[in-house]
Amino acid sequence: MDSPLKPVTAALDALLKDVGVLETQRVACEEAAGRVLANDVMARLDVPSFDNSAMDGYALHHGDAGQALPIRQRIAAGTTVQPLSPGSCARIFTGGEIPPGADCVVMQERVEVADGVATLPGDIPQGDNIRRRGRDVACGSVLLEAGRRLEAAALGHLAGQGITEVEVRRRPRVALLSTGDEIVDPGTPLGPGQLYNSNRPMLRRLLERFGATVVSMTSIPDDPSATRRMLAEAASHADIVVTTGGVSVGEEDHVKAAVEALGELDLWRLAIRPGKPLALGRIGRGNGDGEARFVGLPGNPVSSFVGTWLFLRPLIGRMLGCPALTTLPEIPARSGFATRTGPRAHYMRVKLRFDDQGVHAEAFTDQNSAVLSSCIEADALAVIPAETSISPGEPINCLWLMSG
Ligand SMILES: Nc1nc2c(c(=O)[nH]1)N[C@H]1C(S)=C(S)[C@@H](COP(=O)(O)OP(=O)(O)OC[C@H]3O[C@@H](n4cnc5c(N)ncnc54)[C@H](O)[C@@H]3O)O[C@H]1N2
Ligand code: MOO
Repeated sequence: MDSPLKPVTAALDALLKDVGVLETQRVACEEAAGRVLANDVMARLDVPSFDNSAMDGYALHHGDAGQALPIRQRIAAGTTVQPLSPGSCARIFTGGEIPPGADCVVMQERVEVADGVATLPGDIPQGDNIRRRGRDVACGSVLLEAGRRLEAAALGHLAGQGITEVEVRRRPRVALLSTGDEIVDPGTPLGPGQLYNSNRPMLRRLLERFGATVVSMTSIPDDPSATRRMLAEAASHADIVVTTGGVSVGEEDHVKAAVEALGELDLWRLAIRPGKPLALGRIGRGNGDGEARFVGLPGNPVSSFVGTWLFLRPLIGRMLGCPALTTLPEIPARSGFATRTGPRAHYMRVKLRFDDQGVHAEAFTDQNSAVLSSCIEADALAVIPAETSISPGEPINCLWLMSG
Protein backbone atom coordinates (compact mmCIF):
# COMPACT_ATOMS: atom_id res chain seq x y z
CA MET A 1 0.00 0.00 0.00
CA ASP A 2 1.34 3.44 -0.92
CA SER A 3 2.38 5.87 1.83
CA PRO A 4 0.64 9.27 1.65
CA LEU A 5 2.26 11.90 -0.57
CA LYS A 6 4.09 14.66 1.35
CA PRO A 7 3.45 18.34 0.62
CA VAL A 8 6.31 20.27 -0.98
CA THR A 9 6.57 22.70 1.96
CA ALA A 10 7.03 19.81 4.42
CA ALA A 11 9.68 18.32 2.15
CA LEU A 12 11.55 21.62 1.97
CA ASP A 13 11.45 22.00 5.75
CA ALA A 14 12.82 18.48 6.18
CA LEU A 15 15.52 19.06 3.58
CA LEU A 16 16.75 22.35 5.03
CA LYS A 17 16.55 21.31 8.67
CA ASP A 18 19.96 21.66 10.37
CA VAL A 19 21.77 22.54 7.14
CA GLY A 20 24.67 24.76 8.15
CA VAL A 21 26.68 27.25 6.10
CA LEU A 22 29.96 26.06 4.63
CA GLU A 23 33.40 27.36 5.55
CA THR A 24 34.76 30.60 4.13
CA GLN A 25 37.73 31.26 1.90
CA ARG A 26 39.49 34.37 0.59
CA VAL A 27 39.42 34.84 -3.15
CA ALA A 28 40.70 37.50 -5.51
CA CYS A 29 37.87 39.75 -6.72
CA GLU A 30 38.87 38.80 -10.25
CA GLU A 31 37.88 35.21 -9.43
CA ALA A 32 34.84 36.09 -7.30
CA ALA A 33 32.05 36.28 -9.91
CA GLY A 34 29.02 34.32 -8.71
CA ARG A 35 30.45 33.71 -5.24
CA VAL A 36 28.55 34.55 -2.04
CA LEU A 37 29.99 37.04 0.48
CA ALA A 38 30.65 35.53 3.91
CA ASN A 39 30.82 38.91 5.71
CA ASP A 40 29.54 42.44 5.27
CA VAL A 41 32.00 44.50 3.22
CA MET A 42 32.39 48.05 4.57
CA ALA A 43 33.05 51.03 2.32
CA ARG A 44 36.48 52.51 2.91
CA LEU A 45 36.06 55.36 0.41
CA ASP A 46 33.39 57.86 -0.48
CA VAL A 47 32.24 57.27 -4.06
CA PRO A 48 32.67 59.60 -5.79
CA SER A 49 35.57 60.67 -3.61
CA PHE A 50 35.32 64.36 -4.68
CA ASP A 51 32.59 66.64 -6.06
CA ASN A 52 32.83 66.40 -9.84
CA SER A 53 31.16 67.54 -13.00
CA ALA A 54 28.40 65.50 -14.67
CA MET A 55 28.84 67.42 -17.96
CA ASP A 56 31.37 68.90 -20.32
CA GLY A 57 30.92 72.66 -19.76
CA TYR A 58 31.82 75.51 -17.44
CA ALA A 59 32.04 75.61 -13.62
CA LEU A 60 31.12 78.84 -11.85
CA HIS A 61 29.55 80.30 -8.74
CA HIS A 62 25.78 80.37 -9.29
CA GLY A 63 25.72 84.04 -8.24
CA ASP A 64 27.72 84.83 -11.43
CA ALA A 65 25.10 83.29 -13.74
CA GLY A 66 23.95 85.48 -16.62
CA GLN A 67 27.33 87.21 -16.96
CA ALA A 68 30.31 87.07 -19.31
CA LEU A 69 33.18 85.54 -17.29
CA PRO A 70 36.86 85.03 -18.13
CA ILE A 71 37.85 81.35 -18.33
CA ARG A 72 40.70 81.01 -15.80
CA GLN A 73 41.20 77.22 -15.54
CA ARG A 74 40.92 74.11 -17.64
CA ILE A 75 39.89 71.04 -15.62
CA ALA A 76 39.90 67.63 -17.24
CA ALA A 77 39.17 64.42 -15.28
CA GLY A 78 42.29 63.77 -13.20
CA THR A 79 43.49 67.44 -13.18
CA THR A 80 44.57 69.05 -9.88
CA VAL A 81 42.33 72.09 -9.36
CA GLN A 82 42.95 75.65 -8.08
CA PRO A 83 40.31 77.70 -6.23
CA LEU A 84 38.12 79.63 -8.64
CA SER A 85 38.94 83.35 -8.50
CA PRO A 86 35.81 85.50 -7.92
CA GLY A 87 34.11 86.63 -11.13
CA SER A 88 35.67 83.89 -13.28
CA CYS A 89 34.72 80.45 -14.51
CA ALA A 90 36.56 77.23 -15.34
CA ARG A 91 36.39 75.10 -18.44
CA ILE A 92 35.53 71.65 -17.06
CA PHE A 93 34.99 68.15 -18.49
CA THR A 94 32.82 65.28 -17.28
CA GLY A 95 34.42 63.75 -14.17
CA GLY A 96 36.63 66.80 -13.56
CA GLU A 97 36.88 67.95 -9.92
CA ILE A 98 34.77 70.99 -9.00
CA PRO A 99 37.18 73.73 -7.93
CA PRO A 100 36.65 75.44 -4.55
CA GLY A 101 34.48 78.52 -5.12
CA ALA A 102 32.38 76.92 -7.89
CA ASP A 103 28.97 75.47 -7.04
CA CYS A 104 27.38 74.68 -10.38
CA VAL A 105 28.24 73.55 -13.91
CA VAL A 106 26.52 74.66 -17.10
CA MET A 107 26.75 72.37 -20.11
CA GLN A 108 28.73 73.79 -23.03
CA GLU A 109 25.76 73.75 -25.41
CA ARG A 110 24.27 76.65 -23.41
CA VAL A 111 27.44 78.81 -23.41
CA GLU A 112 28.85 81.33 -25.95
CA VAL A 113 32.63 81.46 -25.92
CA ALA A 114 34.79 84.14 -27.57
CA ASP A 115 38.33 85.37 -26.81
CA GLY A 116 38.64 83.41 -23.55
CA VAL A 117 35.34 84.72 -22.20
CA ALA A 118 32.24 82.59 -21.58
CA THR A 119 28.78 84.16 -21.72
CA LEU A 120 26.57 82.16 -19.40
CA PRO A 121 22.80 81.76 -19.20
CA GLY A 122 20.99 83.36 -16.29
CA ASP A 123 19.09 80.39 -14.90
CA ILE A 124 21.66 78.03 -13.32
CA PRO A 125 20.56 76.53 -10.02
CA GLN A 126 23.12 76.01 -7.29
CA GLY A 127 24.50 72.44 -7.44
CA ASP A 128 23.43 71.97 -11.06
CA ASN A 129 25.35 69.18 -12.84
CA ILE A 130 27.52 68.44 -9.81
CA ARG A 131 27.91 64.86 -8.62
CA ARG A 132 28.49 65.23 -4.90
CA ARG A 133 31.17 63.39 -2.98
CA GLY A 134 29.71 60.24 -1.34
CA ARG A 135 26.50 60.39 -3.40
CA ASP A 136 26.84 56.73 -4.43
CA VAL A 137 28.67 55.25 -1.43
CA ALA A 138 29.47 56.83 1.94
CA CYS A 139 32.76 55.81 3.56
CA GLY A 140 32.06 53.59 6.60
CA SER A 141 28.67 52.37 5.37
CA VAL A 142 27.90 48.75 4.48
CA LEU A 143 28.89 48.45 0.83
CA LEU A 144 27.65 44.87 0.33
CA GLU A 145 25.95 42.61 2.83
CA ALA A 146 26.95 39.10 3.84
CA GLY A 147 24.97 36.58 1.80
CA ARG A 148 25.02 38.67 -1.37
CA ARG A 149 25.97 36.92 -4.54
CA LEU A 150 28.69 38.79 -6.41
CA GLU A 151 27.20 39.66 -9.77
CA ALA A 152 28.22 42.39 -12.19
CA ALA A 153 27.30 45.56 -10.27
CA ALA A 154 28.58 44.19 -6.95
CA LEU A 155 31.94 43.36 -8.55
CA GLY A 156 32.02 46.91 -9.89
CA HIS A 157 31.29 48.26 -6.40
CA LEU A 158 34.20 46.29 -4.92
CA ALA A 159 36.57 47.55 -7.58
CA GLY A 160 35.29 51.09 -6.98
CA GLN A 161 36.64 50.76 -3.44
CA GLY A 162 40.02 49.49 -4.58
CA ILE A 163 39.25 46.14 -2.93
CA THR A 164 41.17 43.20 -4.41
CA GLU A 165 40.10 40.24 -2.21
CA VAL A 166 36.91 39.12 -0.47
CA GLU A 167 35.84 36.42 1.98
CA VAL A 168 33.29 34.10 0.36
CA ARG A 169 31.65 30.79 1.19
CA ARG A 170 33.18 27.68 -0.23
CA ARG A 171 31.09 26.33 -3.10
CA PRO A 172 29.00 23.28 -2.15
CA ARG A 173 30.49 20.16 -3.75
CA VAL A 174 27.92 18.07 -5.58
CA ALA A 175 28.33 14.50 -6.78
CA LEU A 176 25.94 13.90 -9.67
CA LEU A 177 25.09 10.26 -10.34
CA SER A 178 22.91 8.86 -13.09
CA THR A 179 21.13 5.54 -12.75
CA GLY A 180 19.59 3.40 -15.45
CA ASP A 181 21.29 0.76 -17.61
CA GLU A 182 19.45 2.19 -20.61
CA ILE A 183 21.20 5.57 -20.30
CA VAL A 184 24.33 6.12 -22.41
CA ASP A 185 26.65 9.07 -22.89
CA PRO A 186 26.57 11.14 -26.07
CA GLY A 187 29.40 10.00 -28.32
CA THR A 188 28.44 6.31 -27.92
CA PRO A 189 26.15 4.65 -30.51
CA LEU A 190 22.62 3.96 -29.22
CA GLY A 191 21.59 0.32 -28.83
CA PRO A 192 17.98 -0.93 -28.75
CA GLY A 193 15.95 0.63 -25.92
CA GLN A 194 18.76 3.01 -25.01
CA LEU A 195 18.69 6.80 -24.75
CA TYR A 196 21.23 9.50 -24.14
CA ASN A 197 21.87 11.03 -20.74
CA SER A 198 20.17 14.40 -21.06
CA ASN A 199 19.85 14.95 -17.30
CA ARG A 200 23.56 15.14 -16.64
CA PRO A 201 24.54 18.26 -18.60
CA MET A 202 21.21 19.93 -17.79
CA LEU A 203 21.58 19.44 -14.04
CA ARG A 204 25.25 20.28 -14.06
CA ARG A 205 24.46 23.62 -15.66
CA LEU A 206 21.69 24.37 -13.15
CA LEU A 207 23.81 23.35 -10.16
CA GLU A 208 26.66 25.54 -11.32
CA ARG A 209 24.31 28.46 -11.92
CA PHE A 210 23.10 28.06 -8.33
CA GLY A 211 26.69 28.36 -7.09
CA ALA A 212 27.71 24.74 -6.54
CA THR A 213 30.64 22.90 -8.07
CA VAL A 214 30.00 19.48 -9.61
CA VAL A 215 32.93 17.40 -8.40
CA SER A 216 32.02 14.09 -9.98
CA MET A 217 29.61 12.72 -12.58
CA THR A 218 29.19 8.96 -12.58
CA SER A 219 26.80 6.38 -13.96
CA ILE A 220 25.52 3.72 -11.59
CA PRO A 221 24.57 0.31 -13.01
CA ASP A 222 21.16 -1.10 -12.00
CA ASP A 223 22.62 -3.27 -9.28
CA PRO A 224 22.03 -2.96 -5.50
CA SER A 225 25.59 -3.46 -4.28
CA ALA A 226 27.13 -1.22 -6.95
CA THR A 227 24.54 1.44 -6.08
CA ARG A 228 25.47 1.26 -2.40
CA ARG A 229 29.21 1.35 -3.08
CA MET A 230 28.99 4.27 -5.48
CA LEU A 231 26.70 6.32 -3.26
CA ALA A 232 29.08 5.80 -0.31
CA GLU A 233 32.00 6.84 -2.47
CA ALA A 234 30.11 9.94 -3.67
CA ALA A 235 29.23 10.94 -0.08
CA SER A 236 32.91 10.70 0.89
CA HIS A 237 33.85 13.64 -1.35
CA ALA A 238 30.64 15.67 -1.65
CA ASP A 239 28.39 17.90 0.46
CA ILE A 240 25.40 16.90 -1.65
CA VAL A 241 24.80 13.62 -3.47
CA VAL A 242 22.31 13.92 -6.33
CA THR A 243 21.00 10.92 -8.21
CA THR A 244 18.65 10.80 -11.17
CA GLY A 245 16.32 7.88 -11.75
CA GLY A 246 15.87 4.71 -9.77
CA VAL A 247 13.64 6.20 -7.04
CA SER A 248 10.29 4.88 -8.19
CA VAL A 249 8.79 1.51 -7.36
CA GLY A 250 10.29 -0.63 -10.15
CA GLU A 251 12.41 -3.70 -9.47
CA GLU A 252 15.46 -1.94 -10.91
CA ASP A 253 15.03 1.08 -8.60
CA HIS A 254 17.82 0.54 -6.04
CA VAL A 255 18.61 4.04 -4.86
CA LYS A 256 16.27 4.32 -1.86
CA ALA A 257 17.37 1.02 -0.37
CA ALA A 258 21.01 2.04 -0.73
CA VAL A 259 20.37 5.36 1.07
CA GLU A 260 18.53 3.56 3.84
CA ALA A 261 21.51 1.23 4.26
CA LEU A 262 24.04 4.07 4.31
CA GLY A 263 22.15 6.75 6.23
CA GLU A 264 18.58 8.02 6.49
CA LEU A 265 15.86 8.32 3.92
CA ASP A 266 14.00 11.29 5.43
CA LEU A 267 11.25 11.62 2.89
CA TRP A 268 9.94 9.92 -0.23
CA ARG A 269 6.98 10.55 -2.51
CA LEU A 270 5.78 14.13 -2.74
CA ALA A 271 2.41 15.57 -3.70
CA ILE A 272 3.99 17.20 -6.71
CA ARG A 273 3.72 16.80 -10.45
CA PRO A 274 6.23 16.31 -11.93
CA GLY A 275 8.53 14.67 -9.40
CA LYS A 276 6.35 12.42 -7.25
CA PRO A 277 9.04 9.81 -6.40
CA LEU A 278 11.58 12.45 -5.31
CA ALA A 279 13.54 11.22 -2.29
CA LEU A 280 15.42 13.24 0.34
CA GLY A 281 17.85 11.99 2.92
CA ARG A 282 21.39 11.84 4.25
CA ILE A 283 24.32 9.51 3.60
CA GLY A 284 26.87 8.98 6.38
CA ARG A 285 30.56 9.28 5.52
CA GLY A 286 31.74 6.90 8.24
CA ASN A 287 34.65 7.59 10.62
CA GLY A 288 32.68 10.39 12.30
CA ASP A 289 33.10 12.56 9.22
CA GLY A 290 29.49 13.75 9.15
CA GLU A 291 27.04 13.12 6.38
CA ALA A 292 26.24 14.30 2.87
CA ARG A 293 22.74 15.48 1.98
CA PHE A 294 21.01 13.23 -0.50
CA VAL A 295 18.53 14.36 -3.17
CA GLY A 296 17.15 11.57 -5.32
CA LEU A 297 15.58 13.09 -8.41
CA PRO A 298 13.22 11.09 -10.61
CA GLY A 299 14.71 10.08 -13.93
CA ASN A 300 12.21 11.80 -16.17
CA PRO A 301 14.07 14.90 -17.42
CA VAL A 302 11.32 17.38 -16.54
CA SER A 303 10.96 15.89 -13.07
CA SER A 304 14.67 16.26 -12.46
CA PHE A 305 14.69 19.81 -13.89
CA VAL A 306 11.80 20.93 -11.66
CA GLY A 307 13.19 19.10 -8.61
CA THR A 308 16.54 20.84 -9.02
CA TRP A 309 14.89 24.27 -9.06
CA LEU A 310 12.63 23.49 -6.13
CA PHE A 311 14.97 21.55 -3.85
CA LEU A 312 18.62 21.85 -4.87
CA ARG A 313 18.55 25.60 -5.37
CA PRO A 314 17.44 26.26 -1.74
CA LEU A 315 19.74 23.57 -0.36
CA ILE A 316 22.74 25.13 -2.11
CA GLY A 317 21.51 28.59 -1.02
CA ARG A 318 21.36 27.48 2.61
CA MET A 319 24.90 26.08 2.46
CA LEU A 320 26.10 29.32 0.90
CA GLY A 321 24.20 31.51 3.40
CA CYS A 322 22.49 33.21 0.45
CA PRO A 323 18.82 34.08 1.17
CA ALA A 324 18.16 35.03 -2.47
CA LEU A 325 18.74 31.40 -3.42
CA THR A 326 16.56 29.80 -0.76
CA THR A 327 13.23 30.88 -2.24
CA LEU A 328 12.11 31.50 -5.80
CA PRO A 329 10.52 34.90 -6.43
CA GLU A 330 6.73 34.66 -6.73
CA ILE A 331 4.89 36.49 -9.47
CA PRO A 332 1.09 36.63 -9.70
CA ALA A 333 -0.18 36.16 -13.25
CA ARG A 334 -3.35 35.45 -15.24
CA SER A 335 -3.61 31.94 -16.54
CA GLY A 336 -3.52 31.60 -20.32
CA PHE A 337 -4.84 28.03 -20.10
CA ALA A 338 -7.39 25.74 -18.50
CA THR A 339 -6.30 22.87 -16.28
CA ARG A 340 -7.48 20.65 -13.47
CA THR A 341 -5.27 18.99 -10.85
CA GLY A 342 -5.69 15.76 -8.90
CA PRO A 343 -4.02 14.91 -5.58
CA ARG A 344 -0.69 16.46 -6.61
CA ALA A 345 0.11 20.19 -7.02
CA HIS A 346 1.14 20.78 -10.62
CA TYR A 347 4.26 22.85 -11.28
CA MET A 348 3.59 23.75 -14.91
CA ARG A 349 6.26 25.13 -17.19
CA VAL A 350 5.06 28.53 -18.44
CA LYS A 351 6.29 31.45 -20.43
CA LEU A 352 5.44 34.87 -18.95
CA ARG A 353 4.12 37.62 -21.18
CA PHE A 354 3.85 41.21 -19.97
CA ASP A 355 1.42 43.77 -21.39
CA ASP A 356 -0.67 46.70 -20.16
CA GLN A 357 -3.19 44.25 -18.66
CA GLY A 358 -0.51 42.68 -16.45
CA VAL A 359 1.35 39.37 -16.49
CA HIS A 360 0.07 36.36 -18.45
CA ALA A 361 1.32 32.80 -18.10
CA GLU A 362 1.23 30.66 -21.24
CA ALA A 363 1.71 26.95 -20.66
CA PHE A 364 3.61 24.65 -22.97
CA THR A 365 1.00 22.34 -24.51
CA ASP A 366 2.52 19.01 -23.52
CA GLN A 367 3.24 19.03 -19.77
CA ASN A 368 4.31 15.38 -19.57
CA SER A 369 7.33 14.81 -17.32
CA ALA A 370 9.27 13.15 -20.14
CA VAL A 371 8.83 16.10 -22.53
CA LEU A 372 11.89 18.25 -22.01
CA SER A 373 10.82 20.68 -24.75
CA SER A 374 8.46 22.17 -22.14
CA CYS A 375 11.46 23.49 -20.20
CA ILE A 376 13.33 25.13 -23.05
CA GLU A 377 11.26 28.31 -23.20
CA ALA A 378 9.97 28.21 -19.62
CA ASP A 379 10.74 31.21 -17.48
CA ALA A 380 8.48 30.27 -14.58
CA LEU A 381 6.64 27.41 -12.91
CA ALA A 382 2.93 28.06 -12.46
CA VAL A 383 1.90 26.44 -9.19
CA ILE A 384 -1.57 24.93 -9.45
CA PRO A 385 -2.54 23.54 -6.02
CA ALA A 386 -3.90 20.00 -5.69
CA GLU A 387 -7.59 19.39 -6.48
CA THR A 388 -8.04 22.72 -8.27
CA SER A 389 -9.65 23.80 -11.54
CA ILE A 390 -8.26 26.78 -13.39
CA SER A 391 -9.91 28.56 -16.31
CA PRO A 392 -8.23 30.97 -18.72
CA GLY A 393 -7.91 34.45 -17.19
CA GLU A 394 -7.96 33.24 -13.58
CA PRO A 395 -5.22 34.46 -11.22
CA ILE A 396 -2.41 31.98 -10.58
CA ASN A 397 0.88 32.13 -8.76
CA CYS A 398 4.14 31.56 -10.62
CA LEU A 399 7.67 30.92 -9.41
CA TRP A 400 10.19 32.80 -11.47
CA LEU A 401 13.08 30.62 -12.59
CA MET A 402 15.88 32.97 -11.59
CA SER A 403 19.25 31.58 -10.71
CA GLY A 404 19.66 34.17 -7.92
N1 LIG B 1 4.01 1.80 -10.89
C1 LIG B 1 4.46 3.03 -10.85
N2 LIG B 1 5.32 3.44 -11.79
C2 LIG B 1 5.80 4.69 -11.76
C3 LIG B 1 5.38 5.58 -10.75
C4 LIG B 1 4.50 5.12 -9.75
O1 LIG B 1 4.11 5.85 -8.83
N3 LIG B 1 4.09 3.82 -9.84
N4 LIG B 1 5.82 6.85 -10.79
C5 LIG B 1 6.14 7.39 -12.09
C6 LIG B 1 6.72 8.69 -11.99
S1 LIG B 1 5.65 9.92 -11.54
C7 LIG B 1 8.01 8.94 -12.32
S2 LIG B 1 8.56 10.57 -12.29
C8 LIG B 1 8.92 7.91 -12.74
C9 LIG B 1 10.27 8.10 -12.09
O2 LIG B 1 10.92 6.95 -11.93
P1 LIG B 1 12.45 6.84 -11.52
O3 LIG B 1 12.89 8.01 -10.79
O4 LIG B 1 12.64 5.53 -10.89
O5 LIG B 1 13.20 6.97 -12.87
P2 LIG B 1 13.55 5.86 -13.94
O6 LIG B 1 12.50 4.83 -13.96
O7 LIG B 1 14.93 5.46 -13.72
O8 LIG B 1 13.45 6.75 -15.22
C10 LIG B 1 12.26 7.36 -15.62
C11 LIG B 1 12.37 7.78 -17.07
O9 LIG B 1 13.38 8.74 -17.23
C12 LIG B 1 14.37 8.28 -18.16
N5 LIG B 1 15.68 8.73 -17.67
C13 LIG B 1 16.27 8.29 -16.56
N6 LIG B 1 17.47 8.89 -16.41
C14 LIG B 1 17.63 9.69 -17.47
C15 LIG B 1 18.68 10.54 -17.89
N7 LIG B 1 19.80 10.68 -17.17
N8 LIG B 1 18.51 11.24 -19.05
C16 LIG B 1 17.38 11.09 -19.77
N9 LIG B 1 16.35 10.31 -19.42
C17 LIG B 1 16.47 9.60 -18.28
C18 LIG B 1 14.23 6.80 -18.13
O10 LIG B 1 14.72 6.20 -19.28
C19 LIG B 1 12.74 6.61 -17.96
O11 LIG B 1 12.09 6.76 -19.18
O12 LIG B 1 8.41 6.63 -12.46
C20 LIG B 1 7.05 6.47 -12.90
N10 LIG B 1 6.68 5.11 -12.73
O1 MOO C 1 6.13 12.69 -11.00
MO1 MOO C 1 6.50 12.03 -12.41
O2 MOO C 1 7.74 13.18 -12.31
O3 MOO C 1 5.07 13.05 -12.82
O4 MOO C 1 6.39 11.81 -14.05
